[in-house]
Amino acid sequence: MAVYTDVNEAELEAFLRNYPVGDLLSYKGIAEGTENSNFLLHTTEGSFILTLYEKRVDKSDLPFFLGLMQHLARKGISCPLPVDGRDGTIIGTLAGRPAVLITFLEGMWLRRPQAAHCREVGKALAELHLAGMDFKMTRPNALAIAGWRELWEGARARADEVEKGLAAEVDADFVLLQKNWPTDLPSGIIHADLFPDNVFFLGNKLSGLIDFYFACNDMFAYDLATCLNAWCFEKDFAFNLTKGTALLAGYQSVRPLTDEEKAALPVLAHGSALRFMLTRLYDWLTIPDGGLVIKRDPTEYIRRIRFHRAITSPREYGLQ
Ligand SMILES: Nc1ncnc2c1ncn2[C@@H]1O[C@H](COP(=O)(O)OP(=O)(O)O)[C@@H](O)[C@H]1O
Ligand SMILES: N[C@@H](CCOP(=O)(O)O)C(=O)O
Repeated sequence: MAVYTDVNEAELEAFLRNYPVGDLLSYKGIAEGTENSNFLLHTTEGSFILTLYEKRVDKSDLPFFLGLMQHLARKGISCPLPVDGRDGTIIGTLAGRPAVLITFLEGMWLRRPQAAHCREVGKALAELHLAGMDFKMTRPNALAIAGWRELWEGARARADEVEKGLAAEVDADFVLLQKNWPTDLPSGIIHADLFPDNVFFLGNKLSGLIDFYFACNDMFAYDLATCLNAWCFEKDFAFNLTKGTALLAGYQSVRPLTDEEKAALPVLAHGSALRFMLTRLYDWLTIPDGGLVIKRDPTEYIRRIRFHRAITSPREYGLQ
């Protein structure tokens, strides 16, 4: 459930007076999502999403996230567009939180994506990478190796509660990844969390990308590796080669990978799986049960890490 902050009608109407969105007809909290409180609004001018930013989003990062959405939308990427306030600002305050209105995207996220959808996602990711190239603002990836270490320090002592032997496994991963992590691959703006719940489809056609709140500057191929993890494993943790082939082909139909990027794919996929395992593990161990935050299962990503450790060639992901 992702409505951490309640909003009453009177304060919402007062907030909306600053935006050219007409009169409020109805609003309701959206149960999905993890980080922020989201509401669906219907007004006399259409539908909008109201986001109240909660503790885990640093307010000083908001101009980057919102500026990026504006930039990408201008470049033809289908993503939400922040609505400008009449006073010239985008970010307002509602119920004591920074709050923003963004345009509503039609579509639904896919619970069971198929290879054809993976191809579409690969294409959309590459288009995003190209469109972000002339975005002027930058944001370092807070969840690069140094950030993983911090999470690990907070979770290591209790890691074996989740799976016996996990602490030793992850310690070994850090040594390996630190040694082999690439530093000079093509980089730019990445989405950094392009999971199925952040990609909308209308029928089989991709209709838009949402949730840019992990976006940052990092290696393009790292973003692609994150998608391999999020889109191409089955529920039984088997890697689906057909989906991997489709995702990579979709990406390369827009932005061909360099030889160096291809060679780095296994280490990037391994590192990305570790990153998501660590955020999940940290939440799993530190957030009390029964609270509002959805705790995602870290073991799903332990399985992926083990798969990547055993890879001997990037062709095993479906690279042609
Ligand atoms: N622009 C949008 N158009 C339509 N629905 C949206 C939009 N933005 C968010 N949503 C809805 O809100 C949910 C949570 O949004 P998301 O940005 O993923 O939240 P969080 O950052 O808290 O994870 C999405 O799954 C979707 O249902
Ligand atoms: N995709 C991450 C969690 C982030 O959640 P989101 O709702 O903000 O996309 C994971 O699966 O661990």
